[in-house]
Amino acid sequence: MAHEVVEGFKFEQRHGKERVRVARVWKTPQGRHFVVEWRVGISLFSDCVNSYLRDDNSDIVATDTMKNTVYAKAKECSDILSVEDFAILLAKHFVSFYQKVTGAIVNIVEKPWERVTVDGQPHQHGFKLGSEKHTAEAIVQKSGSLQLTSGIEGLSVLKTTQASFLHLIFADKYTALPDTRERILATEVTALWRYSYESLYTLPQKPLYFTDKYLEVKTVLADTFFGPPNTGVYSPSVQNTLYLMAKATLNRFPDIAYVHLKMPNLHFLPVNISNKDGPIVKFEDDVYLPTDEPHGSIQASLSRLWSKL
Ligand SMILES: O=c1[nH]c(=O)c2[nH]c(=O)[nH]c2[nH]1
Repeated sequence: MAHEVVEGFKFEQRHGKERVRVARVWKTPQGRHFVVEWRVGISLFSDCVNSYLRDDNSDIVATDTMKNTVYAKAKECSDILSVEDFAILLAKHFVSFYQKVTGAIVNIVEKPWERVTVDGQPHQHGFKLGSEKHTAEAIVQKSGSLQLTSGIEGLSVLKTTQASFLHLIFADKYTALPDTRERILATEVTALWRYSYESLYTLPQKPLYFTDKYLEVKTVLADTFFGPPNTGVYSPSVQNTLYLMAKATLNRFPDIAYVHLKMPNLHFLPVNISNKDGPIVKFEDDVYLPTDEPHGSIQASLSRLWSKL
């Protein structure tokens, strides 16, 4: 964030509106409906230092106006568009419409409404809430430069075998964990990936390009986590699985320059219960105590060495 000198101090500021909720419906003449629900956050960089220093708000874009703009622009979108394209469209509006606005950050979380199937047929206008969420963030400067990041929040995945955690060579007097040859591997993936498009003028023009990409990235992440349907894939650690998922994403998508994965290790503890007469429950890779507190915390990012990032 750029700073300026104000009354002998270094000063940085931005202002915006958070959690603006909007839903948009599109209806085809054939009666097929499409719906999105977005939670929008906006942050503007602008020359409005006067409002901080004195009784002068003449340079301010009111945050109420930003909120209204979300609805006005949603109304103007006559065709369904990706959450990325809406974030870009909004950010672009703020930097071009307001002379004093030098940069805009727009982030959006999309609620996963999915079309339902009734009697084996996709419903024309019925939707149910899915689980993981699609996120997007567009950072746009007045010059037209762009930083576009997409993500997944809350992708919960679990496998019941082909996971171990061995060879803890750092075993010290505080280490109690034995080598685990068989375990449940469960996590809730948060993924972020940055596209290599760095200007508003070099973006792919194909409608729903970024929606398709989101679905493909999700598939690559999940397929790498699970492996082939019958045999699966061996995981020696969350770390290794995370790395393979990140690498598969960069290898598969040339226009993704950076990927960050956060994968908490949601432990499933073996259950062994005994009383004075002996075992009540003896763990045989079958009965577990699922926990999420405490959980392992593993995150990493991967980017191309030769990218401009
Ligand atoms: O996949 C794992 N990574 C770790 O770093 C770790 N630490 C631990 O106790 N169990 C596990 N499992």
